[in-house]
Amino acid sequence: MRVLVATAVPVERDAVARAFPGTAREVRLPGAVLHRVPGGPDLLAAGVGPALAAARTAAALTAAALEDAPYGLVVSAGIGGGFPPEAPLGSLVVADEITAADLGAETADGFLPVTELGFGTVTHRPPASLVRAAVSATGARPGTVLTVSTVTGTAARAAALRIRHPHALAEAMEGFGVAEAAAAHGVPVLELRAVSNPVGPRDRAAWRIGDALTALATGFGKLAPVLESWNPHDDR
Ligand SMILES: O=C(O)c1cccc(C(=O)CC[C@H]2O[C@@H](n3cnc4c(=O)[nH]cnc43)[C@H](O)[C@@H]2O)c1
Repeated sequence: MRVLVATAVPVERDAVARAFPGTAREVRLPGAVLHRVPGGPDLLAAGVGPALAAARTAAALTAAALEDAPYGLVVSAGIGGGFPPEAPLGSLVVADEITAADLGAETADGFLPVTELGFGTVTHRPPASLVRAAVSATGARPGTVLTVSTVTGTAARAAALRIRHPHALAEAMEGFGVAEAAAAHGVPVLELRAVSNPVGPRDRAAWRIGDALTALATGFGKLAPVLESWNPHDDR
């Protein structure tokens, strides 16, 4: 099964690449540049934010489909904010739900998700068997990973998100976009986040990006055999 791993930025892509032996080869496509790992996944630095991540992931999925070599799985991977205390710095979170937390409308009575306005979806669910296997291989905690277009920077916003999403363990900016692209192609999705900062009051001194990238590389090394052996029929 072909696997596409979408990170936001090149340093995350290169952290994932460290999990695999061999040197990745660059493949230029219309709208996306892949790093193809010999015997491993295709890696894509898809950009920051859900829109660019969706656009570039869709470009890679479409190119593969047109070559009659479609991907069987898309993984959104990278660093993210963790909700304390459940998701401490340097820990890993695997999404059992990928939820767009700010896609909707603000009203005098609070936030309304876009689904309550009669449109689309706000949640994608990765295959349960894959989430279980990923958790057991990597030691990641399973929970909701929120996708936001604005990084949370106050305790009040963090608390509001946890009230609306009690199972949220992490937030990042790409998972829902990657998942929408995958869903448009009928391809399952997984999201793995390594925690670089707490979700809450903005404090740049508290970021541990290097530690999170190391955790991402180590976690992906443990995830790789799971991706190789996972059978999509396990969820049917
Ligand atoms: O300027 C800030 O206060 C700030 C705080 C955290 C992250 C950023 C970024 O610009 C990173 C965005 C990038 O990294 C992922 N990420 C990492 N931590 C978070 C977070 O707490 N909330 C949302 N996204 C986060 C994200 O997926 C982007 O790719 C700036």
